[in-house]
Amino acid sequence: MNRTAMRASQKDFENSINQVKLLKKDPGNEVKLKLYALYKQATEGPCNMPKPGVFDLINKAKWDAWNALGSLPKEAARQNYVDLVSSLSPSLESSSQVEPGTDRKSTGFETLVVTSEDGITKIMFNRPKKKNAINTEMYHEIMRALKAASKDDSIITVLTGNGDYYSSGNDLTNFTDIPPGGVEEKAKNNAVLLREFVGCFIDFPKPLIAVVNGPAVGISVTLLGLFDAVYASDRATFHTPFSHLGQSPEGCSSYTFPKIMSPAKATEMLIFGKKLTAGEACAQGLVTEVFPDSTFQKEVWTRLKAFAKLPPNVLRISKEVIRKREREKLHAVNAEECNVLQGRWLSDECTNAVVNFLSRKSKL
Ligand SMILES: CCCCC/C=C/C(=O)SCCNC(=O)CCNC(=O)[C@H](O)C(C)(C)COP(=O)(O)OP(=O)(O)OC[C@H]1O[C@@H](n2cnc3c(N)ncnc32)[C@H](O)[C@@H]1OP(=O)(O)O
Repeated sequence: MNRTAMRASQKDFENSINQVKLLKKDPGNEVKLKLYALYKQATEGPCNMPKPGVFDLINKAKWDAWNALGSLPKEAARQNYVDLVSSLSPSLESSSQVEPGTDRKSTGFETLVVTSEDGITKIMFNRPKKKNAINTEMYHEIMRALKAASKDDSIITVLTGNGDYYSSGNDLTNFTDIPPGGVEEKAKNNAVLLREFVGCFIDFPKPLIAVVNGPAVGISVTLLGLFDAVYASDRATFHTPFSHLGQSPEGCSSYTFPKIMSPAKATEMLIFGKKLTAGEACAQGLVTEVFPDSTFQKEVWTRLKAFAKLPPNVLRISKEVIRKREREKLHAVNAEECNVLQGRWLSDECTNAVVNFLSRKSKL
């Protein structure tokens, strides 16, 4: 075939641009970067932007991808773009299908499944393919779900995870979409978000129970100190690798963990990143009870349904009696932890750890 005949027309190119907008299934960062680079090359020619700073992760990755195309002619870039989009067609076709157990919404939430039955509101993290990592949207949705649960007619509220993980903690890609104000603004926004998020757990008025179905990491562990009961499968592990990430403790754990488990045991977890088994976490008081994974769901939900039959007012009143002595202190601790973290997020230690994870040079 004659090469000119193979070249994509401007119309083909525009159609492909529109098709990309219809993609509902995320094609992944690598493909998105290729699409970005080919689009820029096809419309503007070789990379003409100043190189972004090393901490500006997203713009740096975009710049690298575009710059890597060198002097590729605009027509060739246009053709490559059209070819790449057409290779994504299976994900276009399947984009309208909701697969069970994936990151699709089922109850008005994109990242959670929230149900209310038998006096129990269940908030289930629902990004199993990402090990239920908590992205910015999920932080907001959890707060929305907690606020709704505090006012609905349920007696107790349960947090749990869909899939093999309870949660792998903060989604590390949260650090990559840098706003116009740069990394300082990003760190400030994250600190504001974190403070509000943890505040919702401090102030939650009904009994709050964690059903820890599998491994828990980072903020999904530290928050457990603010729950009223924590039931864990014997498959669960509890890991706070903050130092490995150049980060400091949050979720009020700098206050709750030493109280719950002794200062020395808290140090092993929060500073040295020791991962606990469910049995160890139970022995140290972080977990209320551990169940064999084979009977975990049945045993725990039977127990929770019995709790939900208790007189509702006294549950709230008793929780308030326990929490009110600590509330002011917890808010002060939360504010201080967020302040310290805001600084850590700007450190080389943290930036390098996040870059290493995102470029898959390291894992926990
Ligand atoms: C804004 C408020 C900030 C609050 C401060 C909070 C701090 C924290 O929570 S610190 C803890 C952060 N979490 C981590 O460092 C965990 C990082 N993840 C891992 O080390 C591993 O993914 C793993 C040990 C959790 C699981 O390993 P493995 O079983 O080998 O599975 P994969 O690594 O292949 O994971 C599947 C898929 O999920 C993505 N993913 C998992 N966890 C995270 C995460 N925390 N952030 C972003 N992405 C995560 C992982 O990248 C894989 O994605 P694909 O490659 O696209 O399949």
